[in-house]
Amino acid sequence: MSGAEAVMRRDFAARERHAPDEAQVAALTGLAARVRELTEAVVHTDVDPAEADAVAAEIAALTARLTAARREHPPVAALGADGRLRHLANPVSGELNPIAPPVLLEIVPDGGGVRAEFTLSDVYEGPPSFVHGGVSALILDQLLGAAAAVNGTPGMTATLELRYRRPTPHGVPLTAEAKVSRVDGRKTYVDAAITGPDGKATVQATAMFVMPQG
Ligand SMILES: CCCCCCCCCCCCCC(=O)SCCNC(=O)CCNC(=O)[C@H](O)C(C)(C)COP(=O)(O)OP(=O)(O)OC[C@H]1O[C@@H](n2cnc3c(N)ncnc32)[C@H](O)[C@@H]1OP(=O)(O)O
Repeated sequence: MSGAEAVMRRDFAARERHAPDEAQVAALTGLAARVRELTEAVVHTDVDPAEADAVAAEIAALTARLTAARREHPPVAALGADGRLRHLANPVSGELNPIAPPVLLEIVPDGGGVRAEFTLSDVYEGPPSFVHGGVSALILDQLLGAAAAVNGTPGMTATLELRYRRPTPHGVPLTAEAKVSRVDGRKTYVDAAITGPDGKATVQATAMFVMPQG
């Protein structure tokens, strides 16, 4: 077993013991949603420096209240009612993670991979009016990895190739889909794309996932 694999196994085992129950998940999901609104407000606010300082002091007090009961690690995953793994703190799909939009994935039946419908606010803006290319890459990596996992052939992202065909707009409904194209031993090849409201792909991606040895 490699050193990296040993670390991952140890961490996963430790974090599973701290899986939050459904009532806590529901409350923390609401908390994360309010923090997303806060982030949006911070990015757009035009308050004067004194008001910004006052709000910062109140937020520091709220942070201290949350830190009073602090987990050693974020929760990694929990089993949903449908028996599927939910990545609660994942930076793309995690409903408990305020930096996640969140992009919630659904499994497409009959081996169709995974898909998601989502809207990105201008908090994720790169070029004016458009989504940051790194954010698109983050979202696609998640979908590609989930498609590999749902196929029963999960792995670590070994390669990720992106083609930015046209700018991805924010503030409008987007669709992303990913599907396994080929499995070769420990390697799984997956294709994905983000599509705009006009039905045209804005970003296309191909990736190879490798299941670590052992
Ligand atoms: C509803 C949804 C459910 C959700 C479920 C979960 C969703 C989760 C979504 C999460 C999504 C986010 C996911 C993330 O963020 S994963 C985080 C980002 N990725 C990493 O950090 C990966 C770091 N790298 C590694 O850990 C190792 O290098 C890996 C595991 C990749 C391979 O180390 P290992 O020691 O095992 O490999 P090997 O040397 O025996 O080689 C094996 C074969 O592979 C070929 N090879 C290897 N690397 C490369 C490369 N870079 N390009 C081309 N080829 C490569 C190699 O030539 C050989 O081929 P062959 O000679 O046999 O032909």
